[in-house]
Amino acid sequence: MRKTLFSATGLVKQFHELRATDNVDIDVKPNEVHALIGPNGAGKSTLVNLLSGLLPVDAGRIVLDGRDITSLSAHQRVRAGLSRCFQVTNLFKQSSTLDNLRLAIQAHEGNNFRLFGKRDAEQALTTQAIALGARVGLVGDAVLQAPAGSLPHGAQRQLDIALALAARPKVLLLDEPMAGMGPDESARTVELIRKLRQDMAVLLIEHDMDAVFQLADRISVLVYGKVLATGTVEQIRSNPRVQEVYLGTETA
Ligand SMILES: Nc1ncnc2c1ncn2[C@@H]1O[C@H](COP(=O)(O)OP(=O)(O)OP(=O)(O)O)[C@@H](O)[C@H]1O
Repeated sequence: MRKTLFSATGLVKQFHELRATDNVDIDVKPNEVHALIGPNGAGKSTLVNLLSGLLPVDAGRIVLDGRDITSLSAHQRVRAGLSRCFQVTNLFKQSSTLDNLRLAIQAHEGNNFRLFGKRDAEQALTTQAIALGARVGLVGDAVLQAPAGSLPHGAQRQLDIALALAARPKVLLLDEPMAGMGPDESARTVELIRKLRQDMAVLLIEHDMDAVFQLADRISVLVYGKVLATGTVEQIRSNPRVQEVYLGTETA
């Protein structure tokens, strides 16, 4: 059994009468893609907000690589190795793709560049930014010099992933990375996530079931704030309760 890299146990979030997260346990192993699926309103976004530190938990514990991060801020969690991509992209839309990449690297590694003279530091930063863009498939002057807001939707999502990678995460939380993408863009994103998982673990929230079935080592199904089942693709596809509440006839 591989050890666990990231885990949440007994997570609870209450919104007045509604228990949006109801005693959730979830874990991610090194280099694993663990997908989280569930119907609209099941509590996926709330859970990701708890994990990434945007919402405080009412109960439960979150551990990253042996360290209890439950009381850390979102920013501190990023520093600890947990990065997140948002459903709505988080870019400086007027700035170029390259400048977005440069800013993200500078935010996480600014200190390293102090060792260089100003000109060398600029050059080193640009070289790293170009490499970071290439890692997610953003290459060429036309793309790198364009304002981020003018890029096609799929490229904006790629850039958003690159910004999360600038923090050198151990675990990457991807919140619906394929949302709004056409088939070609989705296929490219599937390939990108496959590549990323060689270097990190991924918790993937996604409605595109084809992508989930292609990528996931394990799937957890969330319904009414509770984990209904966790298992491999085959276990989840053949689970009668999951079919009843979520997959319907899709897997027949
Ligand atoms: N800040 C809040 N205050 C009160 N209720 C909330 C709040 N945030 C979410 N909820 C409720 O919690 C439940 C879970 O919502 P959540 O957005 O986490 O579900 P979801 O699975 O992400 O849905 P979707 O797939 O539609 O994004 C919903 O009933 C929602 O109305």
